[in-house]
Amino acid sequence: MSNSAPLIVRLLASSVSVANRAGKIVRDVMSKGELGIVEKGKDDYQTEADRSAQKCIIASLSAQYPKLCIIGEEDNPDNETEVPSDWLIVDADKEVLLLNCPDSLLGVKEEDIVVWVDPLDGTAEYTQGALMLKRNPWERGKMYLMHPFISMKWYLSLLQSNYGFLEHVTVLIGIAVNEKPVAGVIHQPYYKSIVDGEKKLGRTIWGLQEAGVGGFSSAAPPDSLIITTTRSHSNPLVEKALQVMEASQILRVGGAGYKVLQLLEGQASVYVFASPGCKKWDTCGPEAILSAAGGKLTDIVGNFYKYGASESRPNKMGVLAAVNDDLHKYAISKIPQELKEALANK
Ligand SMILES: Nc1ncnc2c1ncn2[C@@H]1O[C@H](COP(=O)(O)O)[C@@H](OP(=O)(O)O)[C@H]1O
Ligand SMILES: [Mg+2]
Ligand SMILES: [Mg+2]
Ligand SMILES: [Mg+2]
Repeated sequence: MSNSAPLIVRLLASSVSVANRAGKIVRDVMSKGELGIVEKGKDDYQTEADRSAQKCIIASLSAQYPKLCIIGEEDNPDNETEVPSDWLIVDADKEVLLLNCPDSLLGVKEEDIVVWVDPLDGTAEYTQGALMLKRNPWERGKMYLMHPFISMKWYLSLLQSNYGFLEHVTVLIGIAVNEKPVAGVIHQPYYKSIVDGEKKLGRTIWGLQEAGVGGFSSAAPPDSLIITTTRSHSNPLVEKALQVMEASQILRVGGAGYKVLQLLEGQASVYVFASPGCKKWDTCGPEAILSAAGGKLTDIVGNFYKYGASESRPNKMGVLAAVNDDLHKYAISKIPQELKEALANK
């Protein structure tokens, strides 16, 4: 690795390579078929892929950057830090290493950085994707009956989706300095493409404040107001906030990372989630990339979240993100006072 690049640039380049490896772990767990689902809370699950991908990311980054503060979504009850040697990644993405570091980040030291890790964003979609990978209808039916958290409505929508929910799954790494997300990675393990005539699975999107974004083709926002929101964690407040937006279309997809990807790629213009369910690891990386691309992510009142190590994990006042300032202002102006108060009092 080039050691001459500034710390933030090196850390982002390492995060891109580590996220690629974590994405392979996510696919490998799915291929083996033993998901090891653990229930953390209501509508809140963890799998072997969440646990292993996080171990890979934290072990790789902390070996190279020992003074970093790294906060991951998943608890590690056995405090196990040993990982298989092929999970320890020391590569760094060559394209990212060439980025121009903004002057304001040149003097940043490891101790000044907080890294927020969501090893698998869209766990609900991941586990439901597993259900659909069972090709044999008998096996699928059996798994459906045993599945603890899937309703008939979801099962039918899964059938109609051509098994596509796995595309919603991402690996998220967010890099914050002075409580602000300055760089981030969204890796999409199940993104399908053809490169040099060969089928390829997975892609990695990155962004660095004042330097740019990469790993995807940006597109103009849609002509009409298309909103993206949760498909697995809705509630009456979430629905109320969607109603008042007067959108031409509402897309219900999994994961904070995937919803921000939809904004970046022009499939939606605003992301609205009026609920405290998202956490700092869901939004740090996506917010950094979105703002490097000219967009904005805040709570539903319009305040930025802070990403210092001592901040509370939940994004209590929900999430409101847009591809540009004007659309962000419009969406904030539509949120009624009583909805803001209802969230503040939750
Ligand atoms: N009510 C809730 N309870 C637990 N987690 C929630 C939640 N609402 C949202 N989240 C988390 O926020 C992320 C995006 O949610 P959604 O897909 O519904 O938009 C998911 O991250 P994970 O999949 O990493 O846990 C999800 O678990
Ligand atoms: Mg989770
Ligand atoms: Mg998440
Ligand atoms: Mg997660």
